[in-house]
Amino acid sequence: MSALDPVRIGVVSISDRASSGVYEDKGIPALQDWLGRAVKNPIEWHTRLIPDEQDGISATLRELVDEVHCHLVLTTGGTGPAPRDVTPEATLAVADKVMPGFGEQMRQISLAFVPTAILSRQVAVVRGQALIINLPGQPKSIAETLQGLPTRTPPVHGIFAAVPYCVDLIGGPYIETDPEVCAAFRPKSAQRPPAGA
Ligand SMILES: Nc1ncnc2c1ncn2[C@@H]1O[C@H](COP(=O)(O)OP(=O)(O)OP(=O)(O)O)[C@@H](O)[C@H]1O
Ligand SMILES: Nc1nc2c(c(=O)[nH]1)N[C@H]1C(S)=C(S)[C@@H](COP(=O)(O)O)O[C@H]1N2
Repeated sequence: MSALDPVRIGVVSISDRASSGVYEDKGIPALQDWLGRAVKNPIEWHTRLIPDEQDGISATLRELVDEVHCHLVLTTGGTGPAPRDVTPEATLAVADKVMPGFGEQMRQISLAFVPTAILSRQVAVVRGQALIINLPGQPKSIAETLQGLPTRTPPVHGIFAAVPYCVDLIGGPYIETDPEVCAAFRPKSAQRPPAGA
């Protein structure tokens, strides 16, 4: 049995076309693939595939945090400037605290991949004891923004490195990561010996 705390993760794919069956959703599998490789804790998944409707997105986020008690919720899609892109508004509507550094850093990272990085209005917020993070809709953008390009000179740090300590600070489980995928950063005073050591 793992000595690591279980972590409840909500993954929400927001796409009119994927949710209505026009194309197959690749957002949820891409999120589960990357997080499953990065996070060493046992994960309890809660997945949702929904259209770009602001009230429905906010309701899904509230449900995942307030009723399911997710520690972390990642969304993909609906962050751009198009009329139906409303994920940031829906996320800000459920915020207790806005965490601007995540959006700023993700746009910066994404510039290493696409010149259109600045078109994403993605945000991150804290609601209760959960961290909610928006990612763009392109499935490849999930690994790009979470992982960055750590082996490049100079390295481009992905945002997930800061997620475990943020979850500590809001009262969630102690998340350990696989450093081969993403090395979590915590101040020395907040570090625990690795589970099983
Ligand atoms: N959930 C998804 N599954 C698979 N591919 C996706 C998904 N979301 C976006 N994409 C791909 O990324 C491209 C850019 O995303 P775009 O911003 O147009 O979609 P969206 O606003 O997230 O979804 P939609 O327009 O269906 O509501 C899409 O044309 C599609 O190829
Ligand atoms: N890392 C990364 N960021 C990215 C992209 C990408 O392919 N990779 N696509 C950009 C594009 S083209 C758009 S329009 C915006 C918003 O995408 P969304 O509306 O699908 O969320 O994200 C941007 N950020």
